[in-house]
Amino acid sequence: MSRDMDSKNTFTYEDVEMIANHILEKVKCRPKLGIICGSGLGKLVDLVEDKEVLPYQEIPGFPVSTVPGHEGKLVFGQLRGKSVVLMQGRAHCYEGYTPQKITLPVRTMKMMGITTLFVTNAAGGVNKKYNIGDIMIIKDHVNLAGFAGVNPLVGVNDEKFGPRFPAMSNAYDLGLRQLALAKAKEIGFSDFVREGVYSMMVGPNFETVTECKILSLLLVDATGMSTIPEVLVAKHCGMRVFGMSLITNVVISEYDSPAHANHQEVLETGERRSKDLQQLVAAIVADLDL
Ligand SMILES: O=P(O)(O)O[C@H]1O[C@H](CO)[C@@H](O)[C@H]1O
Ligand SMILES: Nc1nc2[nH]cnc2c(=O)[nH]1
Repeated sequence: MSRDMDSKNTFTYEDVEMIANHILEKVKCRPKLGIICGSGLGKLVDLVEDKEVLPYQEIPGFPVSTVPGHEGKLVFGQLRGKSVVLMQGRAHCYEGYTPQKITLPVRTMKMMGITTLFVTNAAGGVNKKYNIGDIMIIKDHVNLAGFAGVNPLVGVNDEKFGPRFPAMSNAYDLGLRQLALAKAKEIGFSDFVREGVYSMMVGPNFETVTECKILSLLLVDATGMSTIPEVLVAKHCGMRVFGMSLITNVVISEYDSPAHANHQEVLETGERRSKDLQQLVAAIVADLDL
């Protein structure tokens, strides 16, 4: 099965079912919560006890990330008394994968019994009030990649996954956002935890100055190259979604500025904020109703 699946770019319900069963045969854990770790945020797995680890290479069809800061492992275990599965690393469209392929893990999680999905990412701060190291709870998104036709829900729709025309007006669960803000306050993080709007372009290049100015006009607070395809697929199949961006850099919005965005800075900010992010995720998960 493995070789057939690995060469596929789109996956039927039966394919996903087969992949989910393959994983469930290899691990004892039966999580209801899934967490996707963004660039440089893979240390979230340090929170997990009784780990069972599956490298993506051993999972039929799973896209393997080629980007530094994305390990490529599925990590099962216990987090604050709850069974969880973390994706330590994600794949992106700019790596050459189809949107359907990068979101295969989300449908696989759904089929494995996951009902709540946390998505995290590294993002550039567009909002002028944001500082490097801020954590932004995502309240909504602007799917700029979707404007260009990059959307994992394009194609034949199998109603067994979800409806042809899913609503996205409440993509990021209000109750989870409120819980996260309350927990941030409780642990003294209010000064650097914000709520805002995320946007995605395919990448891999960072934005031009004019693109950054346009993002600002579009009410975007932070921008990246991931997350939205995963959220679309998760909502399509009825999952509850919570998203967080770590502001790893601020976008360059002045012409002729000598500064420029780079992935090294993204990874360094991830490393620097890793413990705080872990603390916030742990506090939210501790009080989560699953
Ligand atoms: O969105 P994640 O995977 O966190 O990573 C973000 O950081 C990388 C660029 O530095 C890009 O991959 C962008 O999408
Ligand atoms: N597109 C984009 N992705 C990022 N990921 C981390 N920082 C950035 C950024 O400034 N722009």
